[in-house]
Amino acid sequence: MAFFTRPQSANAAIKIVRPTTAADDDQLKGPSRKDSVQRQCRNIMIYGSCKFENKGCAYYHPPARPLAPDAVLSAPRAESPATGTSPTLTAKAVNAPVFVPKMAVRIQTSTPPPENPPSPQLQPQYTDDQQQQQQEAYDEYAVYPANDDMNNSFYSDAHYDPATDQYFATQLQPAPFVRQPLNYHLYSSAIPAAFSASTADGQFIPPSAELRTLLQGRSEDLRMAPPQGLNLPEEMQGYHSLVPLENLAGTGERERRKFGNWNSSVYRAINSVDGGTYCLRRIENYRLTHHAAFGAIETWAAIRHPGVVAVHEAFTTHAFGDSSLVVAYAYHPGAKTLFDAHLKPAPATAAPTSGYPRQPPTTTYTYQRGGGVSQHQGQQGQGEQGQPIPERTMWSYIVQLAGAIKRVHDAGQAVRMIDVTKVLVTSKNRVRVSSCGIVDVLMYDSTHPQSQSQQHAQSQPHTQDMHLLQQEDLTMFGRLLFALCTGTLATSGGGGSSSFQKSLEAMGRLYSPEVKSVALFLVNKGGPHKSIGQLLEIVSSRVVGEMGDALGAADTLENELMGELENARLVRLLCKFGFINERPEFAREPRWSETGDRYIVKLFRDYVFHQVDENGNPVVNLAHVLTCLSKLDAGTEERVMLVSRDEQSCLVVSYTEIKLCVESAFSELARAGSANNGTGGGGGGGGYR
Ligand SMILES: Nc1ncnc2c1ncn2[C@@H]1O[C@H](COP(=O)(O)OP(=O)(O)OP(=O)(O)O)[C@@H](O)[C@H]1O
Repeated sequence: MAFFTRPQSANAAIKIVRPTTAADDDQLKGPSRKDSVQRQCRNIMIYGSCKFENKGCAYYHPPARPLAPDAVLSAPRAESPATGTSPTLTAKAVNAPVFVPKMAVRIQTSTPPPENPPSPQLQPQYTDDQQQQQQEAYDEYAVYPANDDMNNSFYSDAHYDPATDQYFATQLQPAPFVRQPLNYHLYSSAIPAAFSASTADGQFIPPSAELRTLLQGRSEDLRMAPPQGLNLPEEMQGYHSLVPLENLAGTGERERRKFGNWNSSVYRAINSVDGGTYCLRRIENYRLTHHAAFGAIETWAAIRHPGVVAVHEAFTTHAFGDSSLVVAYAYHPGAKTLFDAHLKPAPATAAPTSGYPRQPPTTTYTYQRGGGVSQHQGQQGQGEQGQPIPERTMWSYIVQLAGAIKRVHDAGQAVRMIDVTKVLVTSKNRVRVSSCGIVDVLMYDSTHPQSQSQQHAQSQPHTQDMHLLQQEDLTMFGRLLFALCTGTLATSGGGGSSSFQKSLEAMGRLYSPEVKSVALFLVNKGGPHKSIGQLLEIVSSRVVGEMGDALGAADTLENELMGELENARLVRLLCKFGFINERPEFAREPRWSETGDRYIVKLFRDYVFHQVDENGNPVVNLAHVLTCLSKLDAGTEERVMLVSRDEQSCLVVSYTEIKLCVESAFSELARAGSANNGTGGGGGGGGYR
């Protein structure tokens, strides 16, 4: 079998053809199969002798010839027309693998086992010298006409039954072509389901099927083409394909989105430098008076936290026809504000959208779109408004936002925008503070009197001011909790008023006293020493619980990823097949893809994809394809019978050998590709491995 895997020379095609019709071959060919009395005994062809020769074997037995002791790795070959010698097999050829016909196999127990059962040896990795030696041996073989009978000799312990014109496996050997169905399927489970949480509904990760739907939706969101006629800049500071993320059509000045006192709009855009998708928040009619105002953006750009939407950069632009400030943030496909998720009244009828339909109306992402965990269908904006947020979710929000605020405060900054319209729900029970840094730029002039700016060009407010801003963050956080717990913005923590009492009562009815005390801690004036660290101490037991859930989510995702690993392996293999199979010409050889190692690859491709059933109908069995490709990628020792298209000959090769054939052919192509374009193998070589 070794000769199937060694590098091929141009004339080293593996010939699997019917024998020649030369008169010299008559003795070899013998009569047709039906006339099998004169047919040469296959044991002679395979083993050089037949121990049943004198025990009733009905086949033709030519005079025995000893096997060469130093038999080289070579293919069995037909009698040389030049010498007229009878065909012999080398010692290694005796290792030809067992053939068991796939169809109509009948175990014939009466036939004794062969003396030298095939040993399933793995094809070794050859050194250059070894390859050279084998190439010589192989080229020597190539000058001989291949013989149908010889190729059939690979059916090493199969016997021909003249009555039925079929081959049968011999004796009671364990079936050599044992399929070991791998547990590979489309979405394979890497660990047993009993230990896998992928079917369970985790706090942060939905069940596997829902997760796929969610990710598919995000992918669509990212790739959705911008609609025409939006009258937006085509390109702006390296960003293009702008798409508004909110309904701007028909909105007059009255309805324009506000960011404090500023009109603002939000866009999705592609960055032409890194190809990434970003969220651009534009503040209209902004005039930059001091460049130092952008200093805060630098600080924010260095802050990375899972609870903060990452700040990328800021710039001013006239591309919109005015002087606008634009801050670029990480884009979270399908994100929704806390207000939209939980507080916004559901519209009676589906609101018309302008420009960019964020999601197809029928998409099901309840936990993301509507804030709950149950499934439903609906337009963006519809959700579980009116339904109280589960306490478990509320604690997730509290811990995540507290962690985000802590990170920002530790960096010497204040969030300054903790609001239900600025905190995004980006995934199941996952929240992030968005729009960070923008207030720092907008308020720069008020926190830095002109004289001070000119003298010191400070980008940060005074330390004492920053402390106050951080205290204000806590109060805003408390108000946000009140809003979420009561489901309305009207009573978000106006201490002392009757509405505040009402909201406290409502909170008490729906949530545990612990939630209430956290909200009160945040909105109450707690003196100059109140800090986010104190809050985290108060909720420490909840933090531990959240951490457990987060680690569980990471495990679940790892498990999901394991199931996807094979996809990459198989796609790489299929790409290699695509490069090799049916290639019209390579190395000035028009039949390159049909000869040598490539012929094995071609036959294997047929075996995997082009099988037909007994009625000639295509076998479209994805499991068969995945199993074969996975075994090929792993290079297992299992052997497979490849049949030529005319069904006249077949080869039995192991997956290890086919893998080497694929690798060798692909390396040949990759080498030529990299040599031609001077990339040193990057494009066609290592990059695909
Ligand atoms: N980083 C982001 N990634 C993805 N989507 C975002 C991002 N930031 C904002 N969005 C989306 O853009 C839309 C508009 O955001 P915006 O902050 O203007 O919310 P809003 O509810 O319209 O608030 P306001 O009324 O203050 O303008 C929202 O649907 C929000 O989900």
